[in-house]
Amino acid sequence: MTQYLIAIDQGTTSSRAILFHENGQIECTAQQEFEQIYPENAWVEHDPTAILSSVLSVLQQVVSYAQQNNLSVAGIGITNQRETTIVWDKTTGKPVYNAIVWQDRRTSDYCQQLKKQGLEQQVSSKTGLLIDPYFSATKIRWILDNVAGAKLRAQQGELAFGTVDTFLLWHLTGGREFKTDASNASRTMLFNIHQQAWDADLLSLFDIPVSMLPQVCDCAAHFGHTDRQQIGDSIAILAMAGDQQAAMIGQACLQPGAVKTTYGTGAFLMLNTGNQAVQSQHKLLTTVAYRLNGKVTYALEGSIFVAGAAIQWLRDKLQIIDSAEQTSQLAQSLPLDHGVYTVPAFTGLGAPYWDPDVRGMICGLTRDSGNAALVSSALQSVAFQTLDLLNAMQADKANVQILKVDGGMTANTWLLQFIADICQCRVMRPVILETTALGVALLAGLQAGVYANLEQISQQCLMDVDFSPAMDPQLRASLISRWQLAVQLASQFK
Ligand SMILES: Nc1ncnc2c1ncn2[C@@H]1O[C@H](COP(=O)(O)OP(=O)(O)O)[C@@H](O)[C@H]1O
Ligand SMILES: O=P(O)(O)OC[C@H](O)CO
Repeated sequence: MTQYLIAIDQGTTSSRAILFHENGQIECTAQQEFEQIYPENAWVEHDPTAILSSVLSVLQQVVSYAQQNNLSVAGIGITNQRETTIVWDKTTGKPVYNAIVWQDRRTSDYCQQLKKQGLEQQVSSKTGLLIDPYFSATKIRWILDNVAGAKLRAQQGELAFGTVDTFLLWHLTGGREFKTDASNASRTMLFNIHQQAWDADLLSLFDIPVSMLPQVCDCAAHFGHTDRQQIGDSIAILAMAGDQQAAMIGQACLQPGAVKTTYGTGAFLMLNTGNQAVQSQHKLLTTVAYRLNGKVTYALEGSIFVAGAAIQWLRDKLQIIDSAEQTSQLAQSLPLDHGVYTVPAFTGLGAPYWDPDVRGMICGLTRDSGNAALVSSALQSVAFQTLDLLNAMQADKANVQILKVDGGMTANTWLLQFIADICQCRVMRPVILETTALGVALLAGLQAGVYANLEQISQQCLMDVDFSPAMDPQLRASLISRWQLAVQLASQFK
């Protein structure tokens, strides 16, 4: 009998549930956006109950589709925006504060202090991460210090911490399961990626009681069953993975050397480094790609904080476009060297700069510059930032020839050609653009026995279009040098 798999993809801007046929094709999709909350400059929050209700709503839709069509669902996989931090009451399940989103920079001063105390080396050697507000640890600390009574309740074992995967699992299983997976744990800055355990020194440094932390499992494991009353069926939850790691699986980046970049709200480039936790000398992160049967595969990651978010800003804040789909046509209306550069450091700059205090900048404006130049320069910034990451990878001796891409922005073929031109590498886009969801569905299928091994998984991941570099080298060099100048200027303006 044909088996089907459900992926819950809880992203930064929307929640999706997708029902996949075991051959990797999409059978049914439901999606719901939710509110982004910006309480102060550089703060970004989500209401955890809004996240949960959006997930319940999309999940109910695909479960009911499966039921109406008599489809047999072998299991559910959960993938999620990573690092985003939720603390809740273990008895009531109620969050004590909004989710502090990965983009939030409120702990920037605290991170600065930690760096001044010379702790970066210790933190980095244990976690593979750099000290930055991006990761969960300082966000948890902030909640414990700033929510009335939270510190004491945490010490008394009453509070739970989770990234979004754990919060969802808790609620989908009616409060029965308190678990995460190794890929999500590796983004908290509390998890020792070599020992695969919460790190006692780091818990003590951040003063976080171990009772707050979930059990860390493999990415494919038996995580529990959905509560029938909530979604209309009791289905096994068989996989969890951070969204970028799930995309690696969905892109079949399963061999050392394989690379993918996911272009969503941010953009995240990951290189599979096999069983080696390679330490970057150029400010890339070492992270868990996936853990299966206790065996860890590591990745080097470059994280760009603003990619599609720049397009959302043009749409929602400046209101110069109605939809992201328009950007391709507007960009095409101008020559590539229009001279306008956007450094979209709205929430500081991630890899390879790691400067939480840089602010965004648009430069090179003339009397002629209009909407098209703003749109084109925002798109171009995504390619330039990708090049910055590839240069850092190359300096770490990883030579990237082929870039597999996915995520919402990759609908834009103008952008993909520009990335190929600027990065001087082949850019390949798969048939299924929802690779994050596909990846975690495949992991659930692995656990359910639908697939025997990773090789069978990779047969479900097929490539579609291919973009090759074709830009005049002089033009390329001049565009890149102007971008580098723009970043330098932005870095001075804090
Ligand atoms: N055709 C397009 N051109 C450029 N950007 C796009 C296009 N379509 C969607 N986007 C951008 O992609 C992002 C959505 O991608 P998605 O992968 O759903 O993100 P996330 O998982 O972070 O919520 C949005 O920021 C949107 O502005
Ligand atoms: O929601 P996305 O797709 O932008 O991904 C967010 C990342 O997981 C943050 O690290």
